[in-house]
Amino acid sequence: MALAQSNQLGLAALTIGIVFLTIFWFKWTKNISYKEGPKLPPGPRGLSIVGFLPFLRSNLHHQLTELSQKYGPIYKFWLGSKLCIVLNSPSLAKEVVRDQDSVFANRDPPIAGLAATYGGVDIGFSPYGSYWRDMRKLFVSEMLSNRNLEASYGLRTHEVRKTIRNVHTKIGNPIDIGELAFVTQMNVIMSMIFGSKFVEEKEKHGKDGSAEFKEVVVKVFQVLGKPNISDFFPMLARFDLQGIQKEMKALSKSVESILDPAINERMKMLSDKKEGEIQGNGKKDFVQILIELMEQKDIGISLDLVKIKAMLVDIVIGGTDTVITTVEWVMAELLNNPEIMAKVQQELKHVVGTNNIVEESHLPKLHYLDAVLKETLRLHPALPLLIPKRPSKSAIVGGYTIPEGTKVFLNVYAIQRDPQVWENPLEFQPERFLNHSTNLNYSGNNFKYLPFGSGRRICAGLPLAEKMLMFVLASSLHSFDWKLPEREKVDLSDGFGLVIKKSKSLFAIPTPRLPHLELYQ
Ligand code: HEM
Repeated sequence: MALAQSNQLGLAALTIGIVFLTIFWFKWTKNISYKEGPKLPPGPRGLSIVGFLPFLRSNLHHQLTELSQKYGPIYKFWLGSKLCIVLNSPSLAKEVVRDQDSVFANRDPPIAGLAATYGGVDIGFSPYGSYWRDMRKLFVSEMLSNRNLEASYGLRTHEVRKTIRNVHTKIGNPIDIGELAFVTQMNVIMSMIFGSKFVEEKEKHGKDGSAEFKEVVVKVFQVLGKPNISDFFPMLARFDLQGIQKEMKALSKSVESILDPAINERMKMLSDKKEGEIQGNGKKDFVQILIELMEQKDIGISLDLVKIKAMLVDIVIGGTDTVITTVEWVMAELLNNPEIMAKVQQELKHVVGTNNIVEESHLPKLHYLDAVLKETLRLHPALPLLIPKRPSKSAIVGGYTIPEGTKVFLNVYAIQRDPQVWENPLEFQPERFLNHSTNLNYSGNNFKYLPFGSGRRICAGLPLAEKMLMFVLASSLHSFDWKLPEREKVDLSDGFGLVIKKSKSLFAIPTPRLPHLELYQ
């Protein structure tokens, strides 16, 4: 009897608690931060306490695009105590990345992102301010300077040629295109970071470890794309209920197990003054540049090993999955549109010639291939919601208030497929990028086309990404004809994660196009 009574009391207290919390939540979410300014945008209400969380689907970019059709170009939803606002039109994009960029250049790093980057001391997740500015400047003007990019031309050529040789040994057999692009891109990145000897030594000892590392990189982006209760209910963060933080820490350890020995070895070589062939002729690797800068006192930033490692994580993780995913999408679209692939190959024949192999100097002349790449990044932007932003103060966008601390998604996927912005948006038509009177390029100045973002936080690796994508694609399409395995069809559906990959790996069969064997050596 006493037990039943106490159970009833407990139930009553719980009901009152829930009612109280619900009323509090409704009042709080209704009144937050727009007491004096315009109201919050419209949007789906969701449930009390948890908001829209139970309705989130894994393919967030599709869902957010569907919601824009119902709620318009700017809408909001709540994930627990976190207010999220989604922007879906070029004019709203302009408001945040041009007119109010200094407010929206701030990031909203998820807990998993902080776990991957030593607490967000990298470039991608660090808050907008002097630290981010100095780190980005180091990367863009020291490591990716024109001089360094030119000096590393030999490394890129070496890796791309190796890939072509490798494909030639597999003529007539299905090749995993993502795997092919991964090995090339990873080796280029690793040799730019640690020097060409690093990659050569690994290969000599038969441990390039790329398959294993690819899995880690892909997983990092998947985990970054998972909704994490800890991000939406900070009170619960320390319990890590879904184990996402733990999972990311384990992945981070795997990345460290590759980076740490290489950094230590490089530091030892430098202190022993045995830099070998890479010093003295302007070809310094990234770690060498960073270690030298760490020892200088007057560069405006106090670099230490943790910050160096965080920057390397951005480069290794951010610079590989984006590129390989894009190569895969380009090849999938070309296999799906054989007449467009034929046009690309005709251009290569004309610019490069069939008695020749592709050099980086050919790339600026490949206008049609460039248009194919741009059209692919329109339909399949690697980061369809960019990296979410968090305004550093309350702002008004599209006539609505965006309170400080909101998670802001710029839905590039929706903008780049919007029928009000693009003619026949779902058709693959590279020709739309051949009209040079429009500024439809990667600079982020045309707000209907933003695959690399825009404004202060535009992709920091853009010059390298563009070079690598064009070089790998031009070489593969010049050296080989490609077809799908028997009875296969191109599957253009996409998966989930921060980087949007094809849901099914793409396999294609190469046959040689060039007349002489030595062009494959
Ligand atoms: C297809 C290739 C790539 C695509 C589509 C891409 C796209 C992007 C996008 C959309 C952003 C966020 C921009 C924003 O929020 O406005 C970004 C940021 C960034 N990307 Fe890339 N990226 C690519 C390749 C690379 C490469 C190769 C590197 C490095 C070697 C790199 C390094 C970075 C870094 C460091 C940031 C953070 C910039 C900051 O917060 O200031 N990316 N990228």
